[in-house]
Amino acid sequence: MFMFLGIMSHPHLKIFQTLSSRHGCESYLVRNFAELGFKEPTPIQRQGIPVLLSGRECFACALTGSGKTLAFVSPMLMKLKGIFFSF
Ligand SMILES: Nc1ncnc2c1ncn2[C@@H]1O[C@H](COP(=O)(O)OP(=O)(O)OP(=O)(O)O)[C@@H](O)[C@H]1O
Repeated sequence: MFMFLGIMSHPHLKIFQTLSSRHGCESYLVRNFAELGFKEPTPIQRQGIPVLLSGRECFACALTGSGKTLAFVSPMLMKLKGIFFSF
């Protein structure tokens, strides 16, 4: 069970590969998910990651162990990389 508040105008992330094809994510990051055995995003990741990548804030809650950490850390990693390259 999870709850997601906000404007739901972002297409859900159905597969991790979309991070590369649509959001410019380095392919090694997506490869790492596969190597960890992550076959598809969990519901909180499906909804949360596109919103955070768009730059919007979001408030989401879900059961422990539902994948919230990856939901907020993966957009952070993708954005941090952009910051490092701008120096
Ligand atoms: N898409 C995924 N597919 C399979 N496993 C995943 C996926 N995302 C995360 N996991 C794994 O599921 C487990 C639980 O994830 P995680 O600890 O991030 O959940 P959480 O919602 O942040 O939990 P908590 O509320 O305790 O902080 C971890 O072992 C994590 O590696």
